[in-house]
Amino acid sequence: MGRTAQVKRDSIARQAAVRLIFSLGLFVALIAVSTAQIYKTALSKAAEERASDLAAFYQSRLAQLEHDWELQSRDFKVRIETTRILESPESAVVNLQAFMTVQGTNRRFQHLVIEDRQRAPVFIYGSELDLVTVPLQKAESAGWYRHPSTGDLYRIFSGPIWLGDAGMGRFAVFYRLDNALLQQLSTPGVTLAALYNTIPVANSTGQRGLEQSVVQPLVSDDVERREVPWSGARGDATVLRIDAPVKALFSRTELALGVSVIPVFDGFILWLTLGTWLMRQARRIRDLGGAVEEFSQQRGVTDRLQQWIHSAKAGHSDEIHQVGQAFENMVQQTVERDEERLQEEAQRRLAAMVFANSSEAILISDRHNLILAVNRAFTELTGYAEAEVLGQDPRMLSAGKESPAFYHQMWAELMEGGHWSGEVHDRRKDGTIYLKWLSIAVVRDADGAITNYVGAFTDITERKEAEQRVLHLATHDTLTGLPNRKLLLDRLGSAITLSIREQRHVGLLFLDLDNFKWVNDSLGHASGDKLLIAIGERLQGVIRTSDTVARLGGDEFVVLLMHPDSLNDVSHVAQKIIDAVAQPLDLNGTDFHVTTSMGICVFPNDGDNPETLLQHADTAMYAAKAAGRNQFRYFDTAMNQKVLERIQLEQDLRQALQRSEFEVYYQPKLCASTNDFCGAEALIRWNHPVHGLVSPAKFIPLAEENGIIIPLGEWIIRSVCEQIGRWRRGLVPTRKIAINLSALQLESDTFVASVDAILKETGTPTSLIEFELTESMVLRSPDRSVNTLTQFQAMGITLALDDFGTGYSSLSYLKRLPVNTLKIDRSFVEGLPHAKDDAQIVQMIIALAKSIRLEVVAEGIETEEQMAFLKRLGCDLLQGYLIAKPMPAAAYESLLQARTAGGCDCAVKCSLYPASDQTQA
Ligand SMILES: Nc1nc2c(ncn2[C@@H]2O[C@@H]3COP(=O)(O)O[C@H]4[C@@H](O)[C@H](n5cnc6c(=O)[nH]c(N)nc65)O[C@@H]4COP(=O)(O)O[C@H]3[C@H]2O)c(=O)[nH]1
Repeated sequence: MGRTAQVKRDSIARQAAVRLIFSLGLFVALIAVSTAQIYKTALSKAAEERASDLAAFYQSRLAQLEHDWELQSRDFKVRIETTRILESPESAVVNLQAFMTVQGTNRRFQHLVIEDRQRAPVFIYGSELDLVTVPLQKAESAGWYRHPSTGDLYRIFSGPIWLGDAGMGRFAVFYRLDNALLQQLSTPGVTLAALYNTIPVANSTGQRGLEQSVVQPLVSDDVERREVPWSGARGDATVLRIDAPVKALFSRTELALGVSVIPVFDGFILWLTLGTWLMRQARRIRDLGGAVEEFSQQRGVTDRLQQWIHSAKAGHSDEIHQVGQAFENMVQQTVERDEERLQEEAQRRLAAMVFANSSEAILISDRHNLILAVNRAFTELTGYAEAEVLGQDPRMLSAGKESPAFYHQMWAELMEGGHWSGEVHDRRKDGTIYLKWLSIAVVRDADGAITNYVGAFTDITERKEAEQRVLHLATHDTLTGLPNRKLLLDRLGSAITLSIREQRHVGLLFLDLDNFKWVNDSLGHASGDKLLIAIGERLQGVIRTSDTVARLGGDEFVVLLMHPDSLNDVSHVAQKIIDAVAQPLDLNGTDFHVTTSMGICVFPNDGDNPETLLQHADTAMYAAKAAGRNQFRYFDTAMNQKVLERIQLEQDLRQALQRSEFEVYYQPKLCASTNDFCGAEALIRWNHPVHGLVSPAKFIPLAEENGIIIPLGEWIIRSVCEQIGRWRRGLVPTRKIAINLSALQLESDTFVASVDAILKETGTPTSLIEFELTESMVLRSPDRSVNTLTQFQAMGITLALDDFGTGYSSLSYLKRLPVNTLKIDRSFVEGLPHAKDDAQIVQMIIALAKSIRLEVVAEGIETEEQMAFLKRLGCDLLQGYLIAKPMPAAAYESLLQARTAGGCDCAVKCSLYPASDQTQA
């Protein structure tokens, strides 16, 4: 940290700026040098061009001058010749002198020399010229003459001239090449100098002693010099030197501006391109540095860190981006490693805590399986202190209940799969044995060598017991402790498998108690439960230990007979069961008789799987019930058909009311004393659209089972009442009509009210209505039934007890019931008068009825003997096919009217029963 603080920051941006400025300076210098060089080159080129131009210009001017001079000299010669001045030698000089004077300024030459044929001077004009010394001939040939003393240089134009009589002479004209001439020739800014045999003789500056100054500029860079021969001829001794100052291409300001604008502009461009880019890169590097610093301080991913990394990575995928990415990866990996380390630490701490505080006993042993560590739960569970077990083999804990083969198998699995779990019996320090659930794991190092074994275990003794209890509950009936349906099906499945293997039979007996519901409803559930437990015990007493008695629920029991030798065997057991069930049972101090109906099926004859066999046994049980109860029936396939029929019938029954398929028949009752019809029993008939008339014995139980009996019962009462109304209105001598009730109706809370409503609606006198009910119906819920019946009695409706003698006919109940009539069951009448038992029972019933002043009706009278016998015993009313079969209302009405009219068309002529017979009886 200190080091970071001490290091003086020198930012990349500053460094970049310094370098940028330096390189810019260098660049400016280079630009300046190269610009100067270029400028110089351009300048010298321009100067060269200008000097060449000037040379050409002056050459042409010199040519022009030469031409002028030549023309003038020729013209002068011609004029001298034409004036013939020279023809007279005496006056020639004077005339020439005068001529020259006249010419004045017209002439441009300074000297004139005329020589005769011998080259002797004839005339010399011009003061400066030392004509005597003029080697004219030599000068004439050179074209130039330089005065030896004055140093003046002259251009000579010569030629022949006519001297008259003297013949042809020579004349020469001298033009002086002086400063003035050069001044005339020169153009502004240009300095001209004439050199004769490289010696300066004149210059355009016009200053004396300028010769040297004319020579001096030769070394100057500012002057461009050219020399052209005066006459244009090569080898001319006289040359014109032209010194022209080198003209600047640009002004200093232009040059300075030009030189400075470029670097400034370049610098600007450089800044825009390289500078900003550099700054950006510098910022990215700075952000990267910020990220590194932030991470080193925070040691975690913060928003600032992410911003910095993001900023450093922004832009091109360059090296900085790569470094940023690498740093980001490093951060991520570091954070992950940190997290992992933290997690590992937390896990280690947790593991240590778990180990110490686990409710499971944990034991860690080394590779030789010697105990290294145990936790608190271990010491608590085993009773051994840590010091007692350290260094010991865990086998010291064993109760020795498992076989060596068990441990062999355990170690084999452990070595192969790395772990093992299972139940083991151990012994505590105090010697008690417990069952534990043990899980062992093998710990190996990186090379796969075993380093440790970790064993964790809990005492499962209680849990095991609880499990067994739960299992027992799940498979047994709680009330009786017998196997339930689930266990029965399991055992049946096993029995089938075994039977297939051994080619033997399995018997299945399905039992349903015939009158359990009555016991349950009348004596209460406690008695019902007692009965079921007792039945269960009795069943178990009858079968072998290999057989099974199961309770399916309610009053349904099933007996599974393992491998009966024959059907006889099965029947034998079945009968034994029926007998055992039928034994009187003491319930609350009273002996009760219950019976059972039993369906039997046999594997493999009646089904090949548990469900089918159970269903078929159930079907057979229904058949036994239908056949009169207290018996057993073997299943046959036709029974299945009956079940289907029953289902169909039930469906039809539900629709029969809406379709008006029911009709009430009336079976007359004969008054034994008056021999007159004194009423009838209403009996329902079902005109089935397919099966025709269906017996109520077939569909009434069905209607009771599915509840249709409630609306159907109401319909019967309403139909009877309406019929009575019609008869009354038609003055038919209506008598009392007995209507059968069902137990469900009696139990209905709304039944009394609905009867009352029907009677009121139809205006039926209650005295014309009698309700027939059976003893068993009343006994289903005695209190409620008695209450209901009392209400009917109060309304004026009489009550008849049907099927009397078949049930538990007890006087105590009879006394409580508000009945008016006892109806002797047909089964007793059937054997009359010969069957002694029946005769005695009938006699007893009649006597009993008389004793408590009840009216007695005998039903099912089919023979005269029966009728006579009953009459003799004092039976009040007689009913049976002998008197009349149940008939439609219209038939009954005709019968009544015929009777009133004195005739009778009933089955037995009423005349056969004169009043005297009754008295006899
Ligand atoms: N073999 C023979 N039979 C005779 C003789 N005299 C009468 N019967 C028959 O005996 C049954 C008497 O009715 P139940 O005992 O109340 O027995 C009735 C009754 O328990 C029930 N039942 C009939 N109609 C009704 C009804 O409207 N409501 C209710 N709840 N049950 C009804 O159906 C049972 C059977 O009725 P049904 O088939 O009509 O059979 C009637 C009747 O036709 C005879 O001399 N010989």
